[in-house]
Amino acid sequence: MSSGWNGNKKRGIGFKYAWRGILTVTKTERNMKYHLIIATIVLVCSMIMQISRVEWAIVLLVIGLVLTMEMINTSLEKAMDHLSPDIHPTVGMVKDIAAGAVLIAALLSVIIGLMIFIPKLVAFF
Ligand SMILES: Nc1ncnc2c1ncn2[C@@H]1O[C@H](COP(=O)(O)OP(=O)(O)OP(=O)(O)O)[C@@H](O)[C@H]1O
Repeated sequence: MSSGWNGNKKRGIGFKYAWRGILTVTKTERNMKYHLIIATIVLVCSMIMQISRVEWAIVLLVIGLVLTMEMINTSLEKAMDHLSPDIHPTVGMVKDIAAGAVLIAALLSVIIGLMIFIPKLVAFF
């Protein structure tokens, strides 16, 4: 039986739901908006400074990592709020760990960004 959401998924329409998830996080999460604004600035700088192919790969990987972490963090927050709306230490711990994962990815992206762009800025001035 291939009807309902499961049937649609089997026919390859799962992509539609994935896109809906991306749009939901972008519209509802302030942090995701900040990540996207910073990612856009980094992409524009990368084009202006004509970074190498390898540097492009690293920049895209790091941007993808941060956006992915933010989406997983949001997903966990929503799941925890739904499953356990009350205050609970375990819920707090799960949310803290997920937020920590985003922080690690964001700090890593700042370090890599500095490693790629500072030498180019120094050479420019
Ligand atoms: N139900 C809960 N029980 C215990 N602690 C909680 C609970 N909900 C939130 N917290 C604590 O508050 C922090 C912030 O949680 P919240 O759900 O408000 O995330 P947020 O600040 O909206 O995160 P983001 O900015 O990524 O959306 C958590 O990391 C956790 O320490």
